[in-house]
This record gives sequence, C-alpha cells and structure tokens, in this order.
Amino acid sequence: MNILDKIVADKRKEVILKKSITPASQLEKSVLLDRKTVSLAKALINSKTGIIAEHKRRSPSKSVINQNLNVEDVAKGYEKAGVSGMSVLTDGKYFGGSLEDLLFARASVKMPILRKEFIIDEYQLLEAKAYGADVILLIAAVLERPQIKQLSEFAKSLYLDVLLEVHNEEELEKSVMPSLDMLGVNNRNLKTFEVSTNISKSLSEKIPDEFVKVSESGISSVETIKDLKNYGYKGFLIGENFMKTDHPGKSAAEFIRSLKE
Ligand SMILES: O=P(O)(O)OC[C@@H](O)[C@@H](O)c1c[nH]c2ccccc12
Repeated sequence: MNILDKIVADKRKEVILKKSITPASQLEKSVLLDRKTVSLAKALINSKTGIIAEHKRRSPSKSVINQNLNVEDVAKGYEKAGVSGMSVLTDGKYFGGSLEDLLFARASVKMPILRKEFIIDEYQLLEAKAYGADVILLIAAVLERPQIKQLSEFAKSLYLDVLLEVHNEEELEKSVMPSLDMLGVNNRNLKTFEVSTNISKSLSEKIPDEFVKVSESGISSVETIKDLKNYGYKGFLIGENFMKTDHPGKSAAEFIRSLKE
C-alpha cells in the first residue's frame, strides 16, 4: 500500500469514529456555521503576489519541520506579511495538525483560511466550516468524479471555496466541473514524494481559463514563482520553506518583498 492509500484508509476510520462522538446534526448547530466566508479565489485574482502560506508541523516526506511554533503567532505573522491566504493542516497522525489549529488560526486573522485535509466525506466539510475555514481542498488522486461533484457542491452550499488538486492530466480531465473555484497542481507526487515544478508548467495549458490556477509544493524561490506566473498561475502554496524557520511570518514577509522587486 502506498502512503496516500494508508492515509486515506486511516481517514475513513477516523471519520466513522468522529461521527459516533459528534454527529453531523451537532456540527450543524455550531455558531461558526453561519459565518460569512472570505473567498481565496477572489483574493488571489486581486493579488500581485498570490502567496498562500501553510502551517505544517511535520509531514510523511520530511518528518519534523517545526514543532516549536504557536499557530496563532504563525497566522498573525503570515497576515502581517501580506499573504493572500493561509493553509492549515488538520490531519493529526501524519502532519501533526488538528482542528484546534484551524480554530485558533481563525480566531487570529481575517484572511481566507484553507482547511488542508484528506476530505472523503461531507462530514469533514461541516467540520471545516464549523472550525472556521473559508476554503476546502479536494484531492483528485483519492476521489472519483461523482464524489468530487457531491463534495464540491456541498462545499458551495456552505459558501466554502473549493480548491481541487491534481498531479497529472488524467486527474485533471476527470475533475473539471463548474463547482470548483481553483485548480491546484501539486508539484509533489503524494505517492512517491518526488517534487518538480515542471508539472505545473506542463499542466497549465490544459486547465480551463475560468479556474484560478494554483501551484502547490516544493516552492522555495522567488524565481520559480516569477517563472510560473508566465504559465498563468495566480496562487502559490508554500509550506516548508517558511515553516522550517524560527519566524515563518518574517520569512514570508522577506519572500514577498523580494517578489515585488
Ligand atoms: O511544504 P511545501 O513543499 O511548500 O508544500 C505545501 C503544500 O503544497 C503541501 O503541504 C500539500 C499540497 N497538497 C497536499 C495534500 C495533503 C497534504 C499536504 C499537501
């Protein structure tokens, strides 16, 4: 079994257990469920830089990245740096994140927040909204087209933006539908962890113009972003490059400063 299959198998068990503790009907009563969301897609269209900065403590590919930070400080630092949005990993077992991280990030900043999670069930979308997310991620590698349709339409009914992530042409072709807002190309293969920003370049022309294009993972230089902008990318998801430092907010601020030069 590859790592992605393992993560998803664990996620299915997790969702079943969570539903038995907190039923969906209870999540629907969350005070945050009526919250007005802010659109990441719109923020990216209106941004010169388009950085989406991630909170990620560890990952299966890198193990520990940074366990010493406070999510509220990271969120405030990113917002001060002028990023377009923040991504918060909520998977606990493989990424060391939690829904509490999402909630604390939400309480600290006004910018759009993405719940970075392996979504396989509508229940997780209710959770996303209930804990303060504005945007959800759907990963084409772990979903069939009918599920993508069902989950993205449910997300839209909650006024959440949808970022659909692909890694190859086949995933892109099976996924395109009107209920998506942004199409993300993951430069990292989630099964092998190989990283190459060339994947963003080669897939760019196959992404229909109505979707905001986002390039995800393995981005550590301003030059890479300047290059990817020529291929129509408006959003750039960066995790490790900021999180490996003692002050992710400060490194994001420096990064954005040099991107503007
Ligand atoms: O830390 P990086 O290489 O800058 O990558 C960030 C983000 O793209 C990555 O964490 C990610 C992209 N898609 C995912 C899906 C699940 C978990 C994590 C991810």
